[in-house]
Amino acid sequence: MAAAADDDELRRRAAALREVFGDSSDSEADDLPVGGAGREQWRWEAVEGVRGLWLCAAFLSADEQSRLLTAIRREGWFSDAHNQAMRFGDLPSWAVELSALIHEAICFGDVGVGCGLELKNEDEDACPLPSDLLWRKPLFDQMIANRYEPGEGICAHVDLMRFDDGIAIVSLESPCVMHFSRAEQEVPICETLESAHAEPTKIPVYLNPGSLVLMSGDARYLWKHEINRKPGAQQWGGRELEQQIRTSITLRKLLPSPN
Ligand SMILES: O=C(O)CCC(=O)C(=O)O
Ligand SMILES: [Fe+2]
Repeated sequence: MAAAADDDELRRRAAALREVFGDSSDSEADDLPVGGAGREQWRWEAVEGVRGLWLCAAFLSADEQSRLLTAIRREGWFSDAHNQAMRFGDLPSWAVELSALIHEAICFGDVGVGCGLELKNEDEDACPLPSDLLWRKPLFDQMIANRYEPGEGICAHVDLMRFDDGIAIVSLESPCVMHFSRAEQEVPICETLESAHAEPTKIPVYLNPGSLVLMSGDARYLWKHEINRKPGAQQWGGRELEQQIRTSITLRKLLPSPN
């Protein structure tokens, strides 16, 4: 009985996987990862200035993005005025496969140098996710899907403490700029007057469709993140980004409840 149930589960997962990320068995390169994007495209960049913040810009191919969007649309979450859906515990099979692909990208992606940081292999910060988080089971068991109309974003926040360290955000559709700012900016007394009028430092990160962001350690606990899509606020490369609908999938791990 248990073996039959396991077989069913495996078949169900394989079908979901083919539907969302394609069938690697039809491809010429059978040794490519399940996602089919090709490991060579997975390149991790450490965001300078925010420890624990990593970006994999080419995480999903254009085809994978459209399959993922189709799977999200099929859930029917965003009909009516709804723009957010949350799942706890059992995630949809496509989100389980997305988590597996994130794990694979962390394990097999290239960790870049030349992004302003000198990274060495032995440096514990040279991995996009610390190994205790990378190997926890499950990697993620909570998901939020957000759909933003042009002009809509999310205000500066640190994710709730009920979630463990190690948070992933996959971006789809419209690109945007996410800003990171220190959660508490310690100002020495002698500088208080001078800095009273100073703008807090904000570090911009460009999130193209198909990109994956990972936040752990300082990036998760000591920095706030926000997306301000008010007119004029989405500047990148000296010009304002054209806004369309943006969809994002945030994956996190719930901490055990205290009682
Ligand atoms: O939509 C995004 O990219 C970010 C979402 C987010 O920060 C959150 O749901 O906590
Ligand atoms: Fe967040």
